Amino acid sequence: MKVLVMDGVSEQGLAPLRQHTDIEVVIGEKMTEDQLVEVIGEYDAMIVRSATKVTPRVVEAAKKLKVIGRAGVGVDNIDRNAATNKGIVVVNAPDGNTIAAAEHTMAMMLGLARKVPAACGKLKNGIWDKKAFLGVELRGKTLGVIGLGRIGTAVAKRAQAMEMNIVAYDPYISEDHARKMAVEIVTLQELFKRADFITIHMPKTKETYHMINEEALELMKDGVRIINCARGGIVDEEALYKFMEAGKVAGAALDVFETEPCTDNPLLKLDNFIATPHLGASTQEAQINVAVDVAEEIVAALRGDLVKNAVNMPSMSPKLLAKIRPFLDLAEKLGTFQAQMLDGRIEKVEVVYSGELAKYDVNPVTTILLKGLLDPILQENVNFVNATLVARNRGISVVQTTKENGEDYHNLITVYIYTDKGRRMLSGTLFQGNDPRIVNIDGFRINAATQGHMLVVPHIDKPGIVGKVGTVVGDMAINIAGMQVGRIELGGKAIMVMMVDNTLPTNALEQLATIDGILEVKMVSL
Ligand SMILES: NC(=O)C1=CN([C@@H]2O[C@H](COP(=O)(O)OP(=O)(O)OC[C@H]3O[C@@H](n4cnc5c(N)ncnc54)[C@H](O)[C@@H]3O)[C@@H](O)[C@H]2O)C=CC1
Ligand SMILES: O=C(O)C(=O)COP(=O)(O)O
Repeated sequence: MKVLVMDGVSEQGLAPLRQHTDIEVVIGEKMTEDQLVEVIGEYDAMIVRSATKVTPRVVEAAKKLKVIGRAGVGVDNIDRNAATNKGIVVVNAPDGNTIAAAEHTMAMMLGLARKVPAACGKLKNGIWDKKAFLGVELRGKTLGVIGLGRIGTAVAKRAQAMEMNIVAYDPYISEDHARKMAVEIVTLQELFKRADFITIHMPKTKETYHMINEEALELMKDGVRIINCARGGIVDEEALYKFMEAGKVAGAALDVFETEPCTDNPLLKLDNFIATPHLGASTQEAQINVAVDVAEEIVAALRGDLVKNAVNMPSMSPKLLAKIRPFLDLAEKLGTFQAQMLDGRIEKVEVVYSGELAKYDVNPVTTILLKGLLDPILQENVNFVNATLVARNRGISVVQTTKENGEDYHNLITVYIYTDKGRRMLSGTLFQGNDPRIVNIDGFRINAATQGHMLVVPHIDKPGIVGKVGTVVGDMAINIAGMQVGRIELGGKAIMVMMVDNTLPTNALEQLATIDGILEVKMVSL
């Protein structure tokens, strides 16, 4: 397998990849989109930082690519939709550069407060100018943190050590987190009005694009100082320039720009403006951390194992994974079983989790069930990454419910598939936590292992049917390994599940369907 490593990812951090003799690591030079399109077809995985743009054209040209790794946090340079559509996992390394980015933010803040870069520049030009560089102290000032995630939190903690008061705006974090941090959560408008320093730590999204625009700058305190070490485009650079020129903004420090590399921006001419070339994550420590993290994820993805930090499929902490792992295999089998039982176009999939399992986040279990269901039916490759999207794109509604009351089982997964021709139901459980079993088909209780070939025959409960089916199977020289019959009432509908050593040919299935009393004949292979 070949892994393309771009953007100067730390060599030291690639050790987890280099340990594997079946993985060839190719260090790529800077490439244009066309060049990347030309070579990407031969790679199974690629690793990037922020410079390489993984565009829809690049994804389209990727023939074998299974995983794209981002040695860092922001994945805005990777077209996630294109990757998801193609079933390519996108993983990042969200923890390794938090401190680096937070410390860079502190450097920017202190640099702005004491005008360090301008003073240094002047002195290097031979001018000892003490008067021009009167600064301000951080102590007692209010810092407005926009985005109180990993980096925002680390910045808040460091700023508290400088005796600053912290207010924060982040609509997605819990009050509890803010309370524990002794951070006051405020509205965005209030933050703009109260903060002496404003620092941004959120992703660039449709919602955050140009969040710092003329209207926002208007609301801010005179003499405000602004820092952006998150993403270019969150600050409207033209508006910032205008408000800095007018003297309303006393200073600004940007590590990230709307267009990068950025070398001819008018902001760069302003003395009270500090710029760094996207250096937030550029420490020796952070670069090793993120490279190791992403390399481990790439190995897991190439081996077909579950990854921890996928940004385009349900995420799973190691703790959750340990709890639900045994159910993933069962759920996939239930989906595959149903795929072979269905008639008609799928309209709705309903999955009911009951018992112990209902206490956990079961989204990944539903996703894998959808994979099992849709992959055999559809032409396209359906995997854990794109299964939910494929269902949505096909207008299949997916409903997931949990019931802590476990019926007769400690754990039970029941899947109902609604098609334009009717409804099918299937339940499975894990006996003793590790023995996967199918325990109900369309309301009939049975007990079947989730492997091998099964002839599933709904029929009317009357003498002779089992014998006739056995004869047809025997005539085909196919061995019967076992059999179960489930019925609800004597003489009513029943179901026969016959375990066979080989699949029956179509003509044998057709012959079985003509037997009086047989309602349907389905061959299921797991
Ligand atoms: N300059 C650099 O080299 C680096 C930049 N970054 C960037 O820093 C940013 C933050 O990274 P982390 O703290 O690790 O991410 P994170 O995911 O831990 O935190 C982001 C926070 O932003 C919040 N958020 C999302 N939308 C928001 C909105 N509309 N308004 C307010 N808050 C919102 C989220 O709730 C979350 O708490 C990312 O954009 C990342 O790409 C990260 C590392 C280095
Ligand atoms: O991790 C992030 O989001 C970063 O912005 C770091 O970017 P880089 O890997 O230094 O190009």
